[in-house]
Amino acid sequence: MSGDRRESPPVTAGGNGVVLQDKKTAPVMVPSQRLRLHPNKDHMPESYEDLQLDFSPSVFRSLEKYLPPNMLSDSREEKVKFMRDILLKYLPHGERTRAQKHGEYRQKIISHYKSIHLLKVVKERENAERLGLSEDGSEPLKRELYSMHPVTFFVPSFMKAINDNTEESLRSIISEPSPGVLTFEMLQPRFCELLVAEVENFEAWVNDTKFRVMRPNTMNKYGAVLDDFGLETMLDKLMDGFIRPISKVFFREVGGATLDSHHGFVVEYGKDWDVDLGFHVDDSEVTLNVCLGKQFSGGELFFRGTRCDKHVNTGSQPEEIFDYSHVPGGAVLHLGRHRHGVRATTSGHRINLLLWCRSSVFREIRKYQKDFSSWCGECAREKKGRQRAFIAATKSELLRQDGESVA
Ligand SMILES: O=C(O)CCC(=O)C(=O)O
Ligand SMILES: [Fe+2]
Repeated sequence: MSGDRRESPPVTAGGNGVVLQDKKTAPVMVPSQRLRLHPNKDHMPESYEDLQLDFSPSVFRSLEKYLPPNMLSDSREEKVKFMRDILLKYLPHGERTRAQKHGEYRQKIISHYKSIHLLKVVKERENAERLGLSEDGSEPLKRELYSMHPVTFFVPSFMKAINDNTEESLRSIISEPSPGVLTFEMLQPRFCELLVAEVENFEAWVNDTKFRVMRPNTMNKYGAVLDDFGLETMLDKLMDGFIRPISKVFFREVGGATLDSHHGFVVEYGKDWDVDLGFHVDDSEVTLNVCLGKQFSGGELFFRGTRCDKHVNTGSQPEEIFDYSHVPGGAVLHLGRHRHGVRATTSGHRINLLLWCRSSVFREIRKYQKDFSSWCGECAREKKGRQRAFIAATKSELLRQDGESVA
């Protein structure tokens, strides 16, 4: 799905993020009570990752256990058809058409880009052989980008913390230089290089074929949506296996344990790309932002506190003001509602991987629950203010009663 941000003011309908006004003042489904589906508990879901579908493979994986028992042994294609028909029925008409169109758009890119890309791989292999070079070039590894290979992707400290899977192990690699901004070392330099090379390859294909691609957001003129050219499955695994366990510990209040979909893309800044990025909030519960390189100066990420919709444009408290300079391979994890922006990249080329992680459960609950005091800085302050006022009023009432009883 597209990751457009809503512009504010005015708020553009249908977009997915919010651009905040200026730097100083700027700013699921709930189980039905009547119809309860019982999962087929012992059923092992199939993998849907190799299929090009208009819903994420993880949606099919998690729905499969609710299929009528007599369908569990049907072919994967039959199951997909059944689940897809139901999913499409429950999407409003406009969204259904949009989902279908986006599916077709993705399919077109993937089939064309893949064949050209693979041709290039074969050609380079042949060249390598002809020149007597070893096959240990980057191409085979580049294909490795399309499935999850933790040991080649992540630095050992990150791997160990995730494998140990305790709050203590996670805390041992994570710093929190400002409340709610988590930083840690994450990606191997080689993985960063390969992903950058793959994005460059994709951009060259876009340029050669003049294919009209959607950019990650309305705020970016450059950058590529990784989900649109085949990396969705790998990024799903990144979210499931690595970002959700961290979010479960650090961002429980926004459904960190139930992240179930994502928008994955790269952004590029420099003389020939975007220069900076305005102050905004993301359309995500939790955002992962990893610097892939290359060399650059400027481009600091600035944060200005977390806000709910109602308070998105209120001022910042001094303790909420925080600037961060990215280093290649280094990750920042924050709430999507943590207001932020990016300063101008003054020289070089800055490329970052972004994964906006969402929780359909949290989004559904948010419709009914209006108290954001646990995560909105302003709500928390108001609540504190109200508590203080209540305590003061109680005290004065007690004093008054005391006075009356004495009198
Ligand atoms: O480039 C960055 O570091 C941040 C980009 C960002 O905030 C976004 O794309 O939502
Ligand atoms: Fe952002």
